[in-house]
Amino acid sequence: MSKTTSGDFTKTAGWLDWYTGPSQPRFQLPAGAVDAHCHVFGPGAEFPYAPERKYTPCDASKAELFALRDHLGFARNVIVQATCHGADNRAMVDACRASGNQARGVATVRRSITDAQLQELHDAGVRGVRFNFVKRLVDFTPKEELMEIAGRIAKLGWHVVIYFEAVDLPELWDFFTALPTTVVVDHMGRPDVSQPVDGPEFALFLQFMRQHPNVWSKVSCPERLSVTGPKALDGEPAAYRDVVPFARRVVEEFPDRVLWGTDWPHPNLKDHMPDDGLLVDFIPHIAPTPELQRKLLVDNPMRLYWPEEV
Ligand SMILES: O=C(O)/C=C(\CC(=O)C(=O)O)C(=O)O
Repeated sequence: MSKTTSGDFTKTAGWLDWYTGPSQPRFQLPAGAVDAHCHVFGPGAEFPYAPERKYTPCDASKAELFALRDHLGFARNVIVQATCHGADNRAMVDACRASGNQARGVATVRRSITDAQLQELHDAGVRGVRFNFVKRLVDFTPKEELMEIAGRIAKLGWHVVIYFEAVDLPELWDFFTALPTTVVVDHMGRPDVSQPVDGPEFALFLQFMRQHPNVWSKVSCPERLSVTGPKALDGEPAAYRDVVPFARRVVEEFPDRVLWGTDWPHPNLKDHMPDDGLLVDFIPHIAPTPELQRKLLVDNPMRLYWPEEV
């Protein structure tokens, strides 16, 4: 049955709802594993979607996120503000507060935010801001405004999460490398995985990480990057094989600067909705040893989001 969008909202035409009844992963996550990239959507009746949004999703509540966390075997979540909520962080903050210290947040803020409001976000569990450069998702924000925000949040010990497409890295390079914080790249900067892993586009991304030790990467979203699959559906134990060489390269070269997340509820997928249990089974293909798995899923996210517990 199709999922609903509550309140005065209608889902974007063709919207794919998140997968109901995900399988039990075959891969057993290490104790204390963190799903370091996921979202909540609304519910729209309680937390309205932003007027400037580029899509209207089905609702995906904090209770549904926490149920998925428990089902898959994660201990914690990092909830990233989705663009459908603009700079209204209430749904994400509400989820962080309700998690009992088991969730941290990454917010979207404008330069008009006050220091008191930033402190309030911090108290709720926010530890970063997201700068989104994917043109289909957001309108342009001047870089000088973003740099001002980065300077302010640096004082709180937060980091900047950046989301961009691989073809835009050359143009954004100077801005990214001038950021004064830890910088976390979403989904490996969205490589075109039909190009060779040793080709010039991905080489530039690896160079970006190599030259800048403050840059981390999420090795997430194979379901978004894959061209030839196979899809994480129908019990497939080795999904998205075309993404594996890219993610594995990053994990093996930068084991202390990688994060992984489900990206539930998978906004804007057009082709299929993955079974999140099978998505977890992708992890040992990109992090083949227990040590790499522990760094990716526990040590690294804990250092970034719960340093006081490390
Ligand atoms: O969930 C993601 O990371 C990717 C997204 C959505 C997004 O970033 C957002 O709405 O904020 C995408 O590629 O459409």
